[in-house]
Amino acid sequence: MTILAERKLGFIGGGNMAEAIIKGLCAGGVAAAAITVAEPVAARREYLAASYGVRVSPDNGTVLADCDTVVIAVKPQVFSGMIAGLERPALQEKLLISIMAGVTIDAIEDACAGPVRVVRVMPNTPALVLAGATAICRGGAAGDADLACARQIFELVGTVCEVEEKLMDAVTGLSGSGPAYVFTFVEALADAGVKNGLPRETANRLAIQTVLGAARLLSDSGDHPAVLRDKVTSPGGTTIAAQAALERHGFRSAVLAAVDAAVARSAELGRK
Ligand SMILES: NC(=O)C1=CN([C@@H]2O[C@H](COP(=O)(O)OP(=O)(O)OC[C@H]3O[C@@H](n4cnc5c(N)ncnc54)[C@H](OP(=O)(O)O)[C@@H]3O)[C@@H](O)[C@H]2O)C=CC1
Ligand SMILES: O=C(O)[C@@H]1CCC=N1
Repeated sequence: MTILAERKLGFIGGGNMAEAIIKGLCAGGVAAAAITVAEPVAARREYLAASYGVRVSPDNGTVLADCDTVVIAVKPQVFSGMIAGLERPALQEKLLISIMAGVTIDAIEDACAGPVRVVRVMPNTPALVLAGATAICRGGAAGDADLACARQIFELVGTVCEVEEKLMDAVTGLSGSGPAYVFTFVEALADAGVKNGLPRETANRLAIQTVLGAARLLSDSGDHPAVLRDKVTSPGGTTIAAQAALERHGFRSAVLAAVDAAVARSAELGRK
């Protein structure tokens, strides 16, 4: 908390990912009064203020005026319009932390028309429950203290890895979008249970706990997934029959193709 205790944190855009970070920060001990969120939708502002006690404004300029550290949490598609409405000299004094998919540090520096301190970050929504997976990298004008500040924010809400910027699209395809793939898998697993006669609630509980438990086992043991899979797979048993079906139906190649598609889309968003 040392670096963050001295910071005034602002968010431009108060949507899903901003909320996940804000909730995690508040749970991690950051004072809500030190957080300001600029968000155009009145109902959303009211919700964020009532839920977390943060300060809210319809005006992005308020965040620039009140905060030294600004998280850019708008969609990549609205970034250039949003930044065009802000004063350049004020922007250039701030630490800008971008969570936007695809948008490069060069593009942010160009939009700010000068050397700005940028840390680019790719978080994910499990930050809501302090179990986020985040990758960070810094721009040329950002110093060690800037990187440390961003790292501290995202370590409060989960795990942080530093990567080279050229790997940010890959991170986006894996962990940024990854929770959605897992939710689809859990939904399908529970559906399969229902298909085989389980009540919906029981199927949901078993599916969720299976994913949670398997992830915890992987994380705690440090074992390769194949080693743990072998321990589930009895010769001539049920699991190998299921594994064979997964292979026949292209499960592994479907996952590879899904991540490739997300990586390609992230790169495309960066070119726009
Ligand atoms: N959701 C996720 O899992 C992740 C998202 N990200 C990145 O986070 C960013 C936000 O995504 P997400 O939270 O999902 O999107 P949301 O649409 O939920 O949030 C964006 C918010 O910004 C508001 N907004 C739109 N225009 C402006 C503006 N000019 N100034 C200020 N606020 C504005 C939107 O309002 P309105 O609804 O009216 O448009 C909305 O409330 C994206 O860049 C995304 O790539 C990164 C990692 C994971
Ligand atoms: O779907 C998206 O574009 C964002 C970026 C990563 C997760 N959600």
